[in-house]
Amino acid sequence: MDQYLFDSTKDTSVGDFQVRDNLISILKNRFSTYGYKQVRTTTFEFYDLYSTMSGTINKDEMLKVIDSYGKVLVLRPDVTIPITRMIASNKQRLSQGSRFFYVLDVFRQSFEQADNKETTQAGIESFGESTPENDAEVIALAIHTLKDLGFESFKLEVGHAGYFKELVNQLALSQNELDQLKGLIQSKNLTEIGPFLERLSVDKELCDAVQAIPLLYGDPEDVIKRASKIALNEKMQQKIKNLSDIYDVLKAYGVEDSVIFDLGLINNMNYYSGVIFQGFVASFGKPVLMGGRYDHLAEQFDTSIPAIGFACEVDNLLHSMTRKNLIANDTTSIDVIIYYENSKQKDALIAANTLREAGYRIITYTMDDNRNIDDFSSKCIAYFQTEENLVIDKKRKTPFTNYNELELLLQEGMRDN
Ligand SMILES: N[C@@H](Cc1c[nH]c[nH+]1)C(=O)O
Repeated sequence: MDQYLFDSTKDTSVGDFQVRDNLISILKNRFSTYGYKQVRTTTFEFYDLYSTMSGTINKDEMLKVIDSYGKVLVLRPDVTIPITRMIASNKQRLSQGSRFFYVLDVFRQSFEQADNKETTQAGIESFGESTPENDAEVIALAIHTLKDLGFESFKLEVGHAGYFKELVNQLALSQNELDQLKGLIQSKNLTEIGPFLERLSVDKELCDAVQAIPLLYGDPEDVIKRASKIALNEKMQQKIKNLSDIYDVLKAYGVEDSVIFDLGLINNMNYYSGVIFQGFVASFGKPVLMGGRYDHLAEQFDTSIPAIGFACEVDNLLHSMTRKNLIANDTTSIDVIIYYENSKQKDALIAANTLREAGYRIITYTMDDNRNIDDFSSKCIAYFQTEENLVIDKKRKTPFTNYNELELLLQEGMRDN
């Protein structure tokens, strides 16, 4: 049987679950403050939906399942696509709001990370508007979210899907060549790009422009100037103007210190059409957040709805927060453990329930339940005994007569802490 066991290190223990849940609450709260409402899409999707769509997700990366009628399904490989489909199939929904957030598992198996099939994404999608103000607001929200989590040195790298697309459109590459070039640019492999283009006999001006792309990285105003110089046509100039307009609004938000521009940024999803971005935190090599504008995705569902969004990789955030000691180490999740003698059972259980109604977290045991109380890191322990009731916390031992008194003592104790 052993060979069928999955990697149990990927299960989530109680302590880890609390930490993860706290992190997700922080994200959800921040998304709500920008007017986003939570939605969910189904875990199983029809494979046909993805196999007939152009330019979305690599079909080999999707995890397939066969249902009892023999239909091929896939486990949700992305959230942006099904949410867009949901909105496109009922545009009236947009009148009830156009901002959605989610916390959902996503299933993909890439060649490089074969053992990492399941990740949790917490993301937002904003539909119906395509302006630099909308772009900047979404980027500002991404920055606000990373700040909430306590990261001090993080950067949002911002690029433009259209700038690179316009440039490579002039190269007439096969899909395979395009993928290779993307890989070289993504890894900023300057030594290989030149020889690669030479083999394709690309003309000098184009070759110089492509080779410059990985270097278009750094201070936004500087990158805008340099990118504008090498832009080969009006369309490329428009993309630069778009980035410059977005940057002006980001300055108005006061978040420019967290932004760098990278025109060599290529996000994995093929549906991006405008600004794209990725969030990086210090000493963690993978992005913790990625997103961008995808104004043409809804056309795959026979309608037109501009949109932009991003998703945080919850597990990457957790890893990087643990490394940076940003996780609050409060494992005390129980407020009171109540021990009672049989003669005081009724008093003790009524007290327990009254306190639970008031929101306290309570566990009860009979007095002869001789477990080691040190194992439970509760904030205090209350004894209901025939002789005298006692509540003990780290600082003192105090007698009490009934649960009203106990509750008052707890409130005082909470205030002191
Ligand atoms: N769905 C994208 C992230 C995203 C959300 N909205 C726009 N982009 C991804 O998984 O990479």
